[in-house]
Amino acid sequence: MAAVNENAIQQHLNFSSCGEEDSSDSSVEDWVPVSVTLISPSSACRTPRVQRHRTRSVTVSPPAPTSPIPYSAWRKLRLCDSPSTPKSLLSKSALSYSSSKPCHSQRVLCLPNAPDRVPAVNINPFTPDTVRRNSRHCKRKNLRSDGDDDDGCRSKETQTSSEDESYFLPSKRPAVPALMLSRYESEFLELGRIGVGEFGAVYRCVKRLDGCMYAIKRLRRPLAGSANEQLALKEVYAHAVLGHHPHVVRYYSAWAEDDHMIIQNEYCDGGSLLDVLTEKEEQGEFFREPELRDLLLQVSMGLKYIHSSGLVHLDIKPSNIFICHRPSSSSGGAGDSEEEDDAYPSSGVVYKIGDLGHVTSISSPQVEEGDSRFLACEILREDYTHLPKADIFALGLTVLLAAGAPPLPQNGDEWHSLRQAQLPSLPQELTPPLRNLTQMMLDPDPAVRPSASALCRHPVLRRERAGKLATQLRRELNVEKFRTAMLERELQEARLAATSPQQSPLTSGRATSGAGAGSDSGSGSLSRPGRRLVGRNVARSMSFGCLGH
Ligand SMILES: Nc1ncnc2c1ncn2[C@@H]1O[C@H](COP(=O)(O)OP(=O)(O)OP(=O)(O)O)[C@@H](O)[C@H]1O
Ligand SMILES: [Mg+2]
Repeated sequence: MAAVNENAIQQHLNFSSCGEEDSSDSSVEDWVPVSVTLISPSSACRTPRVQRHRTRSVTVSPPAPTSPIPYSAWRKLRLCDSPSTPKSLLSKSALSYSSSKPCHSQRVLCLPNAPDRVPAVNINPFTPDTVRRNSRHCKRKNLRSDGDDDDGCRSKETQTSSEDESYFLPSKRPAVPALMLSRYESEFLELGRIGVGEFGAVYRCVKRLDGCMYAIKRLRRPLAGSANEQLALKEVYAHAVLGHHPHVVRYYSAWAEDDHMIIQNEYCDGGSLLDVLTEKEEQGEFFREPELRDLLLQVSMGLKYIHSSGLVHLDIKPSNIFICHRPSSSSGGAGDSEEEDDAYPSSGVVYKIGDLGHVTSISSPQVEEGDSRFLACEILREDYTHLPKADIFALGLTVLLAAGAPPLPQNGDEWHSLRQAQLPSLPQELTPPLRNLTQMMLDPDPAVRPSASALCRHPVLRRERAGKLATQLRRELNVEKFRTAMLERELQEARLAATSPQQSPLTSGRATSGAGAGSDSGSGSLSRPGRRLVGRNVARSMSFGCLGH
């Protein structure tokens, strides 16, 4: 509830700020707007929906040179329409509509026509995709003209290529400028729906400002008075408290719009674990042991973090575990620290816990039961003394599903027998250590189940990580061996060059003076003409004289 009130306050604050928004452009301010009463800020700001309607009706007729709408009124309207958008950003976006910004009045005139020339979203030059595209572009340029210097290439990189634009832009851009739309519409470009759940729908969007992809979850029903209100708020509260962890879907922002909660989260390009399992099942496949161990270890890491924050998830299941594919050549950022490197497996698949709608506190729980198929027996009995172990139970069942277990029962005898330590039959034989570990995770007594922290340290799971570490080390060792071999070859070449009898004494003298005492061939050493053995990157003329002495 607090979040909604806060939002309402925020809207109110922003609306009231409309009146104080000024324009430095006195020439435009001096206009006497004919229809200014229609969009009077003081009345329009109180009811954003009505106001949005009104502004739309105004924009239908594009502001011609004789437009009655002054620049200041446009800016005020935009602030009202997008309650939580910082004014500075909006005014920046207004500037972007003017390609050459000759004067403020022309800015108004350009608004409806200019969008054909500006991209609907910014292109973030740091995303792996853009870096890849730019380097491809750069290589192509280099191939085409060998003579091009670096600067030429670099200046091209900063330009928005048509390839980049077509990647992000819809084929036909809407005529209504973004500034007339809601925060969702003005800040994000929707690329498609990626999921529908009980809660609402999730959309893949690009944020216009930073050019990055996000998953935006929109509550299906209006927030006020709906049973989903608590779930929506729980999700936002939990995300805000949890902060960042590589195995928890990252949260960026949340706001209410038209009484619907909207949550902006990290976009996981691999979809959910359920999507992957469904696809595998269709092909008659399932996760093999190394993949099972990897899944179990990564989700345990996320759970360890959640539990150590004093919270429990209570809805762990394949549809709430998301997958990110780590780019093969990371251009920095996440995963660079030692700790994060440990979190990112060499397999390139990162599992993240998402959908925090059922999260509750361990110390003062308000339990909203999750999916009954994954529910631990003690939760049904309202015994909340070992809440984190309910997540472990659900994770155990998730692993069994990934191993190819048949669909889980929602209730009935089968449901009970699963909770009496009777594991379902699997299409593959698990090794005894993993089988025992899974069995322990599903123990009817929550105290017997391992904690998330114990799972993270468990040798059965760490073995996998240790194996991967060994592979990684072997790869690094090979690289080092190759480097050493190259250096040895260079050294060999240098020795040969130094002892070559074809060199004239004159050249030899020059080489020796350039190399100084660096040559190991003794007196009378020779060198290839034009090639210095030592100090190749240092300018030849060097003075060691002391300044002023
Ligand atoms: N961050 C994300 N990245 C990629 N896809 C996502 C993301 N969040 C949600 N989805 C997609 O949307 C679907 C529904 O999302 P979510 O689980 O958050 O909502 P829900 O209404 O609680 O669904 P359910 O009842 O199935 O748990 C997911 O199964 C997934 O396919
Ligand atoms: Mg979900």
